[in-house]
Amino acid sequence: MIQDHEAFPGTPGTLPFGARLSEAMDAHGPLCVGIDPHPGLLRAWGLADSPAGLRDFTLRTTEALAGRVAAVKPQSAFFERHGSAGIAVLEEALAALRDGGTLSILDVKRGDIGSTMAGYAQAYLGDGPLAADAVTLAPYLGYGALAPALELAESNQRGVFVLALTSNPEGAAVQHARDPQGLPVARSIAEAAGISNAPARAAGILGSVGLVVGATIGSAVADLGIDLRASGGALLAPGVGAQGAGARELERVFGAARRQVLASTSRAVLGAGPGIEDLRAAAASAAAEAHSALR
Ligand SMILES: O=C(O)c1cc(=O)[nH]c(=O)n1[C@@H]1O[C@H](COP(=O)(O)O)[C@@H](O)[C@H]1O
Repeated sequence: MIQDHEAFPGTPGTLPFGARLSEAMDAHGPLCVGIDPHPGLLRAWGLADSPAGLRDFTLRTTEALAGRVAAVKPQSAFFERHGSAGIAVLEEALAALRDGGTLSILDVKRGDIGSTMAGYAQAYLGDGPLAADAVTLAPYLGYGALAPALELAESNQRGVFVLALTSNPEGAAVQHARDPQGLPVARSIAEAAGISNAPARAAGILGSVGLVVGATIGSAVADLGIDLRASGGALLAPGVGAQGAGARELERVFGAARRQVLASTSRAVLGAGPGIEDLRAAAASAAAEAHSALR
């Protein structure tokens, strides 16, 4: 077991999220598997598109992956679409990952202001039933507006992944745009994360404020003059597998920052189910591919 999950938050002796993620990537390879129970995947697994089908899918996936990959990323949307019964399954999934000693990254892409942002932070980075090891955040109300989440994450040894260069083609219109100082938006986000992570960098550990940088973005990092290494945190790289990126794209996009990368894939592994051993084999092969591209 990589960490003591017994008591969220701030368990004495618990390492900061960045350090725990580093350990997990060293132990299992730099791969995060997403739990994205699309209606089509439920169908393909012979399950109903209902809370019961969702629960079966989710518990099978957590059983297959817990203790075997660096991190698991439940996609909140596919739980929320089933209403409160779906949220209950998400709570169960987060508890199963905690019990299995596997880091959870809850993909909710939240971003709001002031006390509302604080409310989201308490929901996901506090000690409630939706508490995860890390959460995805959208910085488009301003990086500074994320402060309540960054502060709570730091005091509770949790992490965040801030969207910087997303894997979808539409993201560029916002993320490549220039701010009033002439800096590309994605670059200013990466630099802000670098400031948040400065103490961890000085201590020689991975910072707990990660960035989301899609593996599908081609030459955007160089084109926008972004120094991903200097951001100091982990780089969650979705787009691997179903969205078309593989080892070559990971190497090309991340270059010298590749040791900070946590490659992320969902459908490419989940499509191997419903067999537990089939899911494990697909995750092991995706982890080996990510390892050979990034380590
Ligand atoms: O934050 C994310 O994880 C994310 C960011 C991004 O830029 N692109 C992206 O695809 N994602 C998520 O990563 C998952 C990708 O799933 P697959 O395309 O099936 O591997 C989905 O849950 C997306 O919401």
